[in-house]
Amino acid sequence: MGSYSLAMNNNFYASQLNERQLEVVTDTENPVLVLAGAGSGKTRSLIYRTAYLIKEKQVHPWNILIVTFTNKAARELQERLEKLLNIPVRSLWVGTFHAICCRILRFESAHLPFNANFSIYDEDTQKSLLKKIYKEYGFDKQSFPINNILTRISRYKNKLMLPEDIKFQGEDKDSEFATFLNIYRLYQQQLLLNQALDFDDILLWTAKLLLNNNTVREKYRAQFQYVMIDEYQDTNKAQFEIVHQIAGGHQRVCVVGDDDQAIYSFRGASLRNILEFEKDYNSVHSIRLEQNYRSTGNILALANAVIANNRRRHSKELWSELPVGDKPVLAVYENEIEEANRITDAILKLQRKGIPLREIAVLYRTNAQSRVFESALIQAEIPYSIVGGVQFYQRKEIKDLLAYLYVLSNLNDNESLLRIINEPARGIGQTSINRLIGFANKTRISLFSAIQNVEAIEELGNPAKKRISEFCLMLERWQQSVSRKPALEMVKTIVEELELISHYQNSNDPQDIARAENLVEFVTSVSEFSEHFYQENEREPLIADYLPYVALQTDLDRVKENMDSIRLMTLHNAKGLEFEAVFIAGLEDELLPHRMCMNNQDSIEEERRLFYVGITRAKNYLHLSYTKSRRLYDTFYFPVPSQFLTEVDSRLFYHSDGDFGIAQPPKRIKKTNKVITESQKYYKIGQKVFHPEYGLGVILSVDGEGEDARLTISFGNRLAKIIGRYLMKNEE
Ligand SMILES: Nc1ncnc2c1ncn2[C@@H]1O[C@H](COP(=O)(O)OP(=O)(O)OP(=O)(O)O)[C@@H](O)[C@H]1O
Ligand SMILES: [Mg+2]
Repeated sequence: MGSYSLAMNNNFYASQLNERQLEVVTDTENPVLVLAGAGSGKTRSLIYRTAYLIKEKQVHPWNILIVTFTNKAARELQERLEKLLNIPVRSLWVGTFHAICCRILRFESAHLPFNANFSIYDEDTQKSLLKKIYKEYGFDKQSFPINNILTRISRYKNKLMLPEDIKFQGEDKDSEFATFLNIYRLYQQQLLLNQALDFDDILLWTAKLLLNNNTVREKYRAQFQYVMIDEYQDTNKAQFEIVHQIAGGHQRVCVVGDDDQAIYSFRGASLRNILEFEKDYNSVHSIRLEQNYRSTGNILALANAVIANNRRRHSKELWSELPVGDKPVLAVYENEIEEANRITDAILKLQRKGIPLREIAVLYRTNAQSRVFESALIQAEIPYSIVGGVQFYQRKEIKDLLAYLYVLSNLNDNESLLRIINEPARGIGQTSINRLIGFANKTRISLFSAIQNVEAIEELGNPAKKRISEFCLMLERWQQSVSRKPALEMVKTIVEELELISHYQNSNDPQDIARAENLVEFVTSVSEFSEHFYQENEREPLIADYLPYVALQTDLDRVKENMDSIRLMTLHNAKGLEFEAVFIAGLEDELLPHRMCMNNQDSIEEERRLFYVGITRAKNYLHLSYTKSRRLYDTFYFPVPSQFLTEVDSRLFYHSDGDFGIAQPPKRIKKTNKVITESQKYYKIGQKVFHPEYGLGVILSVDGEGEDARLTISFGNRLAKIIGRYLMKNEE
């Protein structure tokens, strides 16, 4: 590593930062808390602080840990830092909590009940694991809905509680809670059998390791001399503990965040961490930033007015030296189609003014709202990228291929093995598979060992044995090279030998053609990863290097920065980003605030923060809209403008009925049938409902009463069975 002795002129920092920001950058030896509003330069200060540590304080990048909220933010931070320093900074530890923890767990696997090549299970795999447990032990899906169980398990894990940590006194063995605990225990056993972790485990095991193992803790305390966390307001207990175990000793920690932008409480994040930081660390240097460098005055005025309605907050007012600029436009449209078309027109106008498409974002509350925008943009031939929509890595063909990689790197991964045993079809039927599972369970070996010993399974006929051992030979052959062959070559070998792409390409089904294209795109992405990895590590990555990376990728990370396309995303996904122009659509009660969040003051405040996050993404142009009617299933309903619009002074907006004229300020329309009353908790056929994931839907059948009712709901063109209580909760 070269020397960083070439100090920058101190004036350099002063020319790039205001005085308060300069304090954040230069007070490197004390705990620093930056609790400050949107666009006030928190992230920027972290970048300069890192540069300052490396250049002026000669801290080795290896001794610095920076945690960001997304993988993309981590990459950007690294790039901006390298530009500032004019040298590559490879050994810096920068990433999301999950990425950093994965790295630690792989290094420290000797202290853990799983090996370094553990698999990472996503929600789908978690569910199929639970389903199997239910089947084997006879748990009732109706009384213990899988989604509900997963949420409860996740809550416990975020609080660092494994089944054995949960105190369980004096309760009936058959009680609901006892059964839950039993499921949790079996689930956790199964994960370990598969040598697999779910997402919460990644944090939980790291936190527990640091808490319980002095040697490991001291090692990371010694390495991470300087610790910095962005978006600290959205951390949970496990994340708090990880930071505290590492930084609690030397106390050289700087956290930045904004209590007004806390939007992940449904995932277990707690404002407690940022609000109590001064108690958790000694003589904290607390710095407030109030100058906003992002948005023009009129946009900021609206942001301030909106968030002022929250009662539970640290009051802060943002101000800006930027010109007042245009007032935020508030438009009302006939329906969602008109909304999408008129917004598309406005986008074309902005484009003609010279604003690049990637500087324009359309934000909405639920993923389901993207569809109409997509059609409108396609018609207008405007390229767009959906950020965090349908997950690329969740597609069937990609997950199948990934399952091959998981099996090759972790032979204990039964779930992945089951996924590929007859995929692509090789004539191994369900009966044979069940016999294999039975044999593995009986003899207490992994499924892979069962396959290796297929000759010993009497229940299997000869043709089945033959097919299974062919499959086994193929895996063994690949497995021999997996620890030597570069990831890219390995992936290409599998794709080519299985003829995956040509298999899909030769079909007439457009969906298969798309699958072939996705596989090509997948190989491309492995090749990109390999190039990047090579630059950083000066060697080719193996599958074991690639898997932890890909498991933590989201579609947030796949958008190509330079691609000139409109960005479509939910408000949640917009956190930390900024754009020249921002459209927020569907500002209606029951969409924002979301129906699930309207019956409780705390969740209304969280929804208001979400709106605040959206507004404060805009630099120069902000366009808000709501509609008079919205189609749901086959009927129209008539939404009410969002309470967040009506509770602020209507003079803050430029009222438009689209592009022309000035419309009436929104009036509160008398609510009919919209308040959630006790009687409405009882569901009726034809009733319109919202689900955080699927969006708007209509009830087609009701089985049971109240919260426990089992509902069949049509969400546009797909049907789902959902228990009533999931419509009342906010789980995105
Ligand atoms: N002192 C400054 N001089 C010039 N530009 C600045 C300054 N401080 C911040 N900026 C710019 O203002 C914008 C917002 O900064 P940044 O993204 O760091 O804010 P933030 O507080 O992290 O916002 P958020 O709360 O939305 O994450 C960026 O474009 C940044 O480069
Ligand atoms: Mg930021």
